[in-house]
Parts: sequence; structure tokens; C-alpha cells
Amino acid sequence: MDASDRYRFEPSLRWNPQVEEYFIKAYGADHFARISKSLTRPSCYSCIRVNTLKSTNDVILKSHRKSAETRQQSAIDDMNQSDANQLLVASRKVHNSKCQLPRLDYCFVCQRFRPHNIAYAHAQDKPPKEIIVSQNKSEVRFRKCSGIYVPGVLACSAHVEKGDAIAMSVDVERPTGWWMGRWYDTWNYSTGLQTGKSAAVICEYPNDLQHPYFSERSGLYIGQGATMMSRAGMFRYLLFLIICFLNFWFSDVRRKYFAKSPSIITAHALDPQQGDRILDMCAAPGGKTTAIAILMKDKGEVVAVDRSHNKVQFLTLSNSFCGIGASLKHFIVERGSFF
Ligand SMILES: C[S@@+](CC[C@H](N)C(=O)[O-])C[C@H]1O[C@@H](n2cnc3c(N)ncnc32)[C@H](O)[C@@H]1O
Repeated sequence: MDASDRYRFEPSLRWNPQVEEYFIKAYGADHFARISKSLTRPSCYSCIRVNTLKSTNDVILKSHRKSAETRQQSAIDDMNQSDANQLLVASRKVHNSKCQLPRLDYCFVCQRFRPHNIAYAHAQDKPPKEIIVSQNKSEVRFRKCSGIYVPGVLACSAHVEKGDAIAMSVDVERPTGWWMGRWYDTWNYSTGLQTGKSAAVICEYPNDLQHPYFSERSGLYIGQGATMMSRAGMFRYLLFLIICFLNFWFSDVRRKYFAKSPSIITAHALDPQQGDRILDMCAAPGGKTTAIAILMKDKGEVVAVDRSHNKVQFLTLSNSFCGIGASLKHFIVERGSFF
């Protein structure tokens, strides 16, 4: 395939005709076309809900701003003269502000300086270096507007160095990685729990990365990123961020202080009061459960149920880490199915 075709991606949405007609009537054709196009791009902001049982919006906002400045400075310090520098620095610039909606003043909005900063067509003046990632990982990352970590990488061009601009493609034929007759999915990004066995497999033998037939792989190009480590580094480190793809980071503000979650609106619509008894039927990973418990000021009763054993375990762990459930009369997390 010609490089000019391979490194171009023009995502578009196909709507159910009835839904499309409804929205066109509601918004007008032009406005709806713009909305439709925006939906093919990563969101340009994220909403952070502060755990008011542990901290306040002001404290978190200040700490987050400070760490964003530090990261930006370190990106500038790190600069080698590669064409990825601009991308790196731009992707680390974030602007945070308090949410202006009524009763949501304990949330803040992180907005990127250059929204939708993604190059869907690669500069054609030289053949790009490329990374192929698993479909599963790219979807998760795309939804969350974040980076790609080592376990999500299936193949990587030779001579990739830290700071290189990189074409990112998705292996659309394989949903995840394949090893010894079974699919692996080493890192659960939503829970942050690592399944030790399969992760070790990749570490000892990063099978796909060593394959010589990289150039024969088919991959759907989805955009450009900047590498945070060299190809050699990928063999050494297991879980490092490898592509800074539309990214902003929260790793240095600890999880117990906030959650990145739009569930907050749902919790407000429910309007839970202190002393209420609330059943959350499909609870994991706990976005609404924790939002509800916080609105109840941790006083009352919440029963959170999910059918997935692993997710229930994580929900229990993360809630106690967040200090939620400590003073609720009952805070029960169970495995079970409602439907
Ligand atoms: C989209 S997530 C829910 C998100 C969650 N409410 C929050 O705010 O973070 C859907 C969850 O429903 C669970 N689930 C699906 N079918 C279920 C069932 N029949 N009974 C209980 N849980 C179920 C899944 O395991 C999954 O964790």
C-alpha cells in the first residue's frame, strides 16, 4: 500500500437514520455535522470529581496545577531536537478550572490547550516510524484520551528512540495479544490491577516485538503520538507509558483524592440524602457508588452489586482506599446478578 494511503485516517460516524433525522431536526444539519465530526475526535476536556471526604477542590486544583507545570518544564528540559517535541509539550499543557455548574463546585474541568490535538494524517516527507497496538488497548486509550503502555504494543519499527514522532496503528485483526494458545490482556487499565502471570510472559518474551515481519503486518493507522521510551526500553520495562497520545496525566495526584468520572451527574439526579438506603445494581468500577456515598457524606446505607468477581474485589479495595464506606451504616459490596 502506498504510504500516503496508509498513513491517513478519516474517521466518520454512521448513524441510525432515525436518530440522525431526529438530531438534524434538533440541531440543524450544519451543527449536527460538527457534532458528528467532534465525536470522532478525543474529548478535549475531562471532568474530575474531588473526593470531599478526603480533600477539597482548592487543594487538589492547586496540586494538579503545580504538577502540570513541573511536567511541562521537564518535557522542555528533555527536548532533543526531534519533531515530536512540540507534540509532547502541547500534550502536557492542561488548563484546569472549577466546574461552573450549580452544585458541582467540587468538580474541576481539565482542558487541553490544543483540543483534539491529533494528527490523523502523517507528514509524508519521510517514512514514519510506526507502532502497532492491540485493538483493545487503543480503544480504551482513545476513549480515555490517554497514552499507550508497553503491554498494549504488538509491534514496533526498528530504531525508535525516546521523543520520536510515531505513527500509531491498530491491529484490527487481533483484538488482544496471543500467547501459547490463549489471548492475553495483561493490564486492566480501568482497575489498575495487574494479572501477574500473563504480564511476566510478556516481560520474559516480548514475542511480537521481536518478529521480523513487522512490515508485513496490516494495521489501521489512527494517529500520531510521541514515544516516551526507546524500542530497547520496551523490552526492559513492563508497564511504562510508551506513547504520549493526546495525553494528560494524573498519576501524581493520588487516586484517593479524586475520580475521573461523568457519573457525578447521575448521582446528583438521584439526589441521595444522609441516612438513605441505596442499591447500586451494576456497580463496578464504582463511579456512581462512590459519587453517591460522597453526596450522602458517608452516612446511610449503600449496597453495591456487580456480577464480576474481580471487579467487585477491586471495588471493595478502592473504596476503602478512598475512605468511602468507613462511616456508612452498611456499605456492602457483593457479587451477584440482577438480570
Ligand atoms: C458500565 S459498567 C457500570 C459502571 C458503574 N455503574 C459506574 O458508575 O462506575 C457495567 C457493569 O455492569 C456489570 N453487569 C453487567 N450485567 C450485570 C448483571 N446482570 N448483574 C450485575 N452486574 C452486571 C458489569 O460487570 C459491569 O461492571
